[in-house]
Amino acid sequence: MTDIDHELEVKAVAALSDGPFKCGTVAIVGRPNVGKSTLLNHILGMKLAITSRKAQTTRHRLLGIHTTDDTQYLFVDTPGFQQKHLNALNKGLNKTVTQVLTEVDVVLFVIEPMKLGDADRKVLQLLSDKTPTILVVNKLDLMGDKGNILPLIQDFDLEFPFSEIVPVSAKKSLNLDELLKSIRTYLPEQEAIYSEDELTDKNERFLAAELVREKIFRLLGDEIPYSVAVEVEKFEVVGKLRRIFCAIIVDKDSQKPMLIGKNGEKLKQISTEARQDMEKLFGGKVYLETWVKVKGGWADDARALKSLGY
Ligand SMILES: Nc1nc2c(ncn2[C@@H]2O[C@H](COP(=O)(O)OP(=O)(O)OP(=O)(O)O)[C@@H](O)[C@H]2O)c(=O)[nH]1
Repeated sequence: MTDIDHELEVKAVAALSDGPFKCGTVAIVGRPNVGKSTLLNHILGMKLAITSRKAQTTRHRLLGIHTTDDTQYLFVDTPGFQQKHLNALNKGLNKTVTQVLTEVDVVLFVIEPMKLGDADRKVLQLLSDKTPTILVVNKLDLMGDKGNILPLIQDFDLEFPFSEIVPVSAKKSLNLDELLKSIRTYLPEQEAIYSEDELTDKNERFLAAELVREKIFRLLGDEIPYSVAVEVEKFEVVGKLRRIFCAIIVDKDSQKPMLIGKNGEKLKQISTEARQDMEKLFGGKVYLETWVKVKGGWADDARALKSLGY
């Protein structure tokens, strides 16, 4: 390639992108069930964060990476802001949220197209006016008359100095490009931190636990106590086979039968579906063993939480 060819090629690439390369962190917050995980999944184009109708399924901080020609977005998915049960676990969660919000470059505050409620307001109180914050009005597809959105936006806009307001539908992938463009405005100019094919910095051990937890929430729905946890006790790689041993931890003996089911059928279903997802995600065979363990009052025991990695 001659110098001229090279120069032309560089110019062509520059013409495709919108200026210098940018890379930075983005936190997604909002009351439970507004669609934070769905938004992340649809931006990443792959199911990594877990979603469920049940509130508070995203307990861990999860980093998703989306790289385009000119931007690398590092998404930090924060846990749902839990208000009902303020035990040690939830106090820890709320601290994480506040901490994350001061550390990131941009915050997405996600709402549903409804009037400002107490639960939204509690999350609003956590926002810092030092971090650029975009008001993301999700579930636009549920709104019949799009004109109704204006009074709602005004309500929210009065309560916090939002940098921008972007209506989207995470589920239908509507207006997500616009949202990414808005986010880019607030990211610092710097090289990409991660290589393009890295989707998450969480290891397979973490993802295995997430998948088991997702199946529990999906298959048991509202029956399941919010304090259920999944701990990977052993993770072995033998040639191409991954051997994973997972304990499902509940608070009380009485919660065990719910998870195990008649003749162990529930637990079997949870394990089978989680194993199938793991095989897809890891791209290889998985042997998965799960069992239910009772850890009395663990949700209230700060030390126990520490040992579980919270
Ligand atoms: N109609 C519609 N439903 C959506 C949209 N986005 C998310 N949902 C649904 O809303 C529900 C909650 O979505 P999640 O992504 O789990 O919500 P979340 O905010 O991450 O919830 P937590 O983890 O509990 O904080 C799910 O049933 C989604 O399918 C959307 O754009 N339109």
